[in-house]
Amino acid sequence: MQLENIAQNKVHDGWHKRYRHAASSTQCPMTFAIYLPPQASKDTPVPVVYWLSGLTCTDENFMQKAGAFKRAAELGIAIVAPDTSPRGEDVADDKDYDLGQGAGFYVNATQAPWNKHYNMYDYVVNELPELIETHFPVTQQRALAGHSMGGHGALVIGLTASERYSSVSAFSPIANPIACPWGQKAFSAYLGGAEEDWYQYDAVRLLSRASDILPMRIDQGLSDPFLDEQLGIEKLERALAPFNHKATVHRHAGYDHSYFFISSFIDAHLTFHADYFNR
Ligand SMILES: N[C@@H](CCC(=O)N[C@@H](CSC=O)C(=O)NCC(=O)O)C(=O)O
Repeated sequence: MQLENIAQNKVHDGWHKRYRHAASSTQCPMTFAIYLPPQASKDTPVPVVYWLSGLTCTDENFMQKAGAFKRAAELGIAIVAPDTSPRGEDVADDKDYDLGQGAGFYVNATQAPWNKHYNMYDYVVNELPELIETHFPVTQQRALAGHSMGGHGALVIGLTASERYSSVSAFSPIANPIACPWGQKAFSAYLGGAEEDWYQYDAVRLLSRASDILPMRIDQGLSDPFLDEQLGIEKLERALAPFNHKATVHRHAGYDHSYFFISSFIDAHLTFHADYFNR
């Protein structure tokens, strides 16, 4: 598969690089960014944290705003940030920021017109890691992290494809999308009107049927304007209760939903994932 390098920047002795490639799961060109720490070489491949971004984001928001490179370089961890949806003139879209391009919700859509390109679950779980592991000096050790819609993606993928990852973390995740406006709007469009078809993409629902989970870390700002209506953090904490030896929820007074919050705690998330890579 052809990878087109579209940007590169040296940072903290490693490299941030952006690539475009033709993706079979989404049937369109996709863009992703990768940070390769200074340790990464053919002789010393490094593990990878996959970062899943939130609504309206591309591969660039996290890389430019999270301030993750210094700690990733110290720990010898690569970070891969995919786009949040398929994109292009031929790709279905919506006028609202919370549906269509920039709002893929990490599902495989079943409903027209979305089902032609919106297969972000397959892209993130299968196609992208295969590409990364073929073209870059990385191991098959993988972790998931994400924010808001991407926190939802990280939790759901960590619960449904757990054998592929060693740990999961999320900032301000949409934890119970079947019960909030963002999730209900997206799932009705992408998956249709039958609520049973949504359950496979709802972290709280998946946890209610789980017998074991990956190690998880969740961080939530208490001045987040989306906390009450969209995120469902209390329901998530209740659903995690049977697994409280494996999952921690950290609440932070004064922090909002933005990358200011993410940049304040990203080091702790990377350190958390490094701990499980090293076991
Ligand atoms: N109305 C806002 C909503 C967009 C927003 O807040 N996006 C967040 C993720 S929200 C859940 O997935 C985000 O990460 N934005 C990008 C950023 O760089 O901050 C709007 O349209 O701005």
